[in-house]
Amino acid sequence: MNALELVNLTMQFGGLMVTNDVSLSLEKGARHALIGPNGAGKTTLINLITGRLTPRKGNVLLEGVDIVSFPQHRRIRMGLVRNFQVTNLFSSFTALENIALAVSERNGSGLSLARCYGFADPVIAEAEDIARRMGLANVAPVPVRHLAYGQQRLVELAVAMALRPRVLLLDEPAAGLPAADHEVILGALDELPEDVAVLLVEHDMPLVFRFARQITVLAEGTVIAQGTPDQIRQDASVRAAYLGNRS
Ligand SMILES: Nc1ncnc2c1ncn2[C@@H]1O[C@H](COP(=O)(O)OP(=O)(O)OP(=O)(O)O)[C@@H](O)[C@H]1O
Repeated sequence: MNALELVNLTMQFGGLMVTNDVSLSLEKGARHALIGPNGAGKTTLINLITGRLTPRKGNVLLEGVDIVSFPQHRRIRMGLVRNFQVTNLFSSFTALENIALAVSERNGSGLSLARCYGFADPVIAEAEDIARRMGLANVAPVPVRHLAYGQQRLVELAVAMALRPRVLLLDEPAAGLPAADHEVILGALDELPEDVAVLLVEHDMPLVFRFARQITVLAEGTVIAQGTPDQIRQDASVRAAYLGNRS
């Protein structure tokens, strides 16, 4: 059974077809990248998977269960996790507290208990471990709003890790980060349990080609190619539509 399967997803904004009959499968443990030019519909596809948008047609199967009608929070509880955006972090909380909140949310103890009574020791220990693995140990006690943008982006990823995803969706996790931090991202992904599937949307081609075992290329809402990194590099239509001046 696939970790994630998209079946004939279709989405329009007004008259603009942004997701055109897209089908895509991620096996358990997949390292799959979704690439394509600006406006190709990559973020829209992520939003259809998370439930932020509802497709006009098609299905989203998570480990065999059709979740297309499920609300976002239910999908997260089932292990479908997207990297948080900086704007979703609690900016007056420290990096460690943001991670600890995600750990306690996952445990079912949630925000209100944590705020009233502080975090339990095992929650803090786990959050510290995640912060260390993400290279955030030094800034763990710093409120997120005082962190550099790049560090805030790494906290986003740490929060997603803390939710223990079964399928992790990463929308441009490296945008705005120096290349040195790509190592931190790749290192953190390496530490995920082997069967966790990852779908990465990214414009940074060196990062994509280091990360991915499978690549899907989207252009104008349509899948134009799918294959291994070598197959994609050599695909003439992909070079014409996108990679020509990038790889
Ligand atoms: N809420 C919306 N309403 C109307 N049009 C939208 C909306 N969101 C996205 N679009 C349009 O849908 C198309 C696909 O956008 P999307 O953001 O999914 O592309 P993308 O591949 O993620 O682009 P980028 O690489 O630049 O982030 C674009 O033409 C965009 O302008």
